[in-house]
Amino acid sequence: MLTAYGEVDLAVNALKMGATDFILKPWENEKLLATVITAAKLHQSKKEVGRLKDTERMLRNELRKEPCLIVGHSPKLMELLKIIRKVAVTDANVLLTGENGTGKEMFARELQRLSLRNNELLVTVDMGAVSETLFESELFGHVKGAFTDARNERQGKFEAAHKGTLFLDEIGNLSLPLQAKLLAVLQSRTVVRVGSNKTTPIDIRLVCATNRNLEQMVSDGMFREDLFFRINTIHIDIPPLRERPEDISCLAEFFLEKYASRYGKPRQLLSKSALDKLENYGWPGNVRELQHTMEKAVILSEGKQLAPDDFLFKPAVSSSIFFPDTIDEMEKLMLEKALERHKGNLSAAADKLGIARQTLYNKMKKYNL
Ligand SMILES: Nc1ncnc2c1ncn2[C@@H]1O[C@H](COP(=O)(O)OP(=O)(O)OP(=O)(O)O)[C@@H](O)[C@H]1O
Repeated sequence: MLTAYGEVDLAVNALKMGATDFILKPWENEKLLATVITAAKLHQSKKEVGRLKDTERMLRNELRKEPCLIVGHSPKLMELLKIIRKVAVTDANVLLTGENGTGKEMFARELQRLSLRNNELLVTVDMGAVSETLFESELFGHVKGAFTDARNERQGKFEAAHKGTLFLDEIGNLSLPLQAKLLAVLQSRTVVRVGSNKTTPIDIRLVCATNRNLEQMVSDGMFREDLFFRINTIHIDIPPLRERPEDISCLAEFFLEKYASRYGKPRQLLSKSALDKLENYGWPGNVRELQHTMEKAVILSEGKQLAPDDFLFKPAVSSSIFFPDTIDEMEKLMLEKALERHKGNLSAAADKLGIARQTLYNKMKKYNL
């Protein structure tokens, strides 16, 4: 603050508003120069402190997450891990697809762990949770005063991931205007903080994930084709748990062990009939649902051995929200459920329904299943 009025109120106000010094006219050149240099240095170090604070916050978040251990031995999982190992050491952009709870985030972490960037951060952004208005400031950062709440300069996730990996989760939830903004940054490999005109180069490895069918979204005009090609150098599709039932028993044992030790309970055994029940269930929520099921069983059950009754599955969402009005609707629902349970095996489904295989087949035609 440079002024001819040396009033205390004015000085206090100026300092409150962020002035580093208060200089009265007439000034001495040498002193003025020293003050300006000090102010510039102070500004630089404040910026650096801000950047370090952001990085520290992200590191803390990372540390809070448990290290991931990929459990399973199914041929499909083994194949997946082989591809992950090959791809991880390259800088290729990776798109991970799969239903909810299949392990997309876990595989993104594995890609980072096995990459040449593993000394740097993996920065995760849940695209579904970022609002339209905050998108740019979250991803690209902002300068002080760029908008009402921007009290301090802040780096965005792109800059935080510099030299490391940026994981964009739920990429299919991004609106078309935001897709354009993201594409521009990926093409130029530079970001501009909101309110600034300075471009900052960024060096990131990009991993994206979605449970949606992006190809279909491209055909429907809901996802930009150019963005799809850019994020999709390598596409890894993680199969749902019901398509790799060989993983269920080891995952179940793994979670039993984990939660027994977390809740200080004796390690229980899994009876053969209980395991059968787990292996024959469709797991619409995939590994996450299995994990929660085992956690609940560890907390609630008392015996040394877990029995089928220790596992109560939630009814499928479709049957809880859709209540059939007619006998036909009810029949169709039962057929769908039986086919889902038996993974499309007609003989097994017909057997369970108590009808002949041919009858089931005729009914499937009738209901267009
Ligand atoms: N093979 C596995 N071994 C051990 N834990 C697993 C495995 N697969 C998934 N998990 C665990 O299941 C939970 C869900 O996995 P994750 O969050 O990676 O799934 P996701 O596909 O990203 O889910 P969403 O699409 O809902 O975000 C996590 O706690 C994860 O650690």
